[in-house]
Amino acid sequence: MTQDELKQAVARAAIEYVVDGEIIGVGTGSTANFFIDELARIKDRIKGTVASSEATAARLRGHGIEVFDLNDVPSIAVYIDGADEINAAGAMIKGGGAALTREKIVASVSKQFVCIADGSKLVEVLGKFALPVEVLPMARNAVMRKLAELGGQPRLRTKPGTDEAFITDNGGELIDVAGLQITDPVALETRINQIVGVVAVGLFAQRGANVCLLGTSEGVKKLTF
Ligand SMILES: O=C(CO)[C@H](O)[C@H](O)COP(=O)(O)O
Repeated sequence: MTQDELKQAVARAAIEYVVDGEIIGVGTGSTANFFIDELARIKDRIKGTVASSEATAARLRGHGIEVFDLNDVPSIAVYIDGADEINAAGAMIKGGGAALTREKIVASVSKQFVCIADGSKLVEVLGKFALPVEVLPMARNAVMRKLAELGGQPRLRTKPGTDEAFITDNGGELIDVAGLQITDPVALETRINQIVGVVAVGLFAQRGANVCLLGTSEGVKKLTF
């Protein structure tokens, strides 16, 4: 099976976690896009969605699925999203698709987090995938110096093919930190959150996944945490 077929399989399997009559939080990225396409088939069963990025909101609306502003929503039954890496405890690195801050906010108000990922995302130790950190632009270099002190190699994310900083949906910039061996994800998340100028770090450990649907050549495996 191709990686896309594995992503499609977990997206389909995630429909089981959609709660009828409720608002569903929807992630960002290629796996989340497959999920949105599956959700479109059963859109009449849900009240609506909250999106974790402008791209996700546009895809949901394109399917005729209602997208609510999070400020108008008291709670979210389930949040369904992909990951760049996930470990055996349900801690994740996210933000390869640049949406980590809104993803973290939507996940934080959701009762359940269902991670959907192809099997290559399951790792023993997080950190091979460079850890994304969203920063306020004026704090970029100050935050990069602090991140270097943690032992990683921080690098500003740029718009493809240019030297210009990539700008997120929130007007922030992204620093990708390579070379980290994240043996204590909760401690590192706490430490990076304390750096002034950081908007959010793409470590989802304090609020990790409750369930991971992992696409493998033997079928969809379910991990619960
Ligand atoms: O965190 C994310 C976006 O900010 C994505 O969930 C992550 O990058 C995985 O993406 P994909 O499903 O395309 O592999």
